[in-house]
Amino acid sequence: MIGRLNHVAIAVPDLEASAAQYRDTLGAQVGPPLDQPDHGVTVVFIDLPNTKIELLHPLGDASPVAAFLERNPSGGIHHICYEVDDIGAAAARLRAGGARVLGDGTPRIGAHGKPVLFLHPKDFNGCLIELEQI
Ligand SMILES: CC[C@H](C(=O)O)C(=O)SCCNC(=O)CCNC(=O)[C@H](O)C(C)(C)COP(=O)(O)OP(=O)(O)OC[C@H]1O[C@@H](n2cnc3c(N)ncnc32)[C@H](O)[C@@H]1OP(=O)(O)O
Ligand SMILES: [Co+2]
Repeated sequence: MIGRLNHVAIAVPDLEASAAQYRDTLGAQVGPPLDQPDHGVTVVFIDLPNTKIELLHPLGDASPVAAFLERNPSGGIHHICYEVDDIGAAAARLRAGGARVLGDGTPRIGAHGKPVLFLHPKDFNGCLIELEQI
């Protein structure tokens, strides 16, 4: 069911500084900051040969990333995103297996313009999982 690793997301307290570190210190291909108000984040994508890094910073008052940064003030790995062919079928299979699909369970459009869902970290060894339909 899950396919390629689409991205690894890192929540950061200072988006500009982290983007500069990946660009200048790590020599990576760093994209522009993109506001994603529907998700309560500003994201910066970093293209790697085999996947992407998504830098995340809270946007607005109800950001799901704000609580994470309160717990982890210097930032940290926030989630990993796997690709799936059919996000509806994947969600149904996961629910049938007892996993919690977050939100109201309806896929939302993510940063790549594709439907995404999130799975509760406590059901997956403390790892927040995002599924993106490709
Ligand atoms: C533009 C979209 C973009 C894309 O790629 O397309 C994105 O990726 S948007 C990313 C931001 N959106 C989300 O993260 C949506 C899903 N997240 C949530 O619904 C919440 O953040 C949730 C439910 C995962 C956590 O909520 P909250 O921070 O309020 O914490 P809780 O008290 O409910 O936490 C319960 C328990 O889980 C631990 N926790 C929380 N967040 C994470 C995490 N990212 N990774 C691992 N563990 C996490 C938290 O510490 C609690 O553990 P406990 O042992 O009970 O203290
Ligand atoms: Co993501």
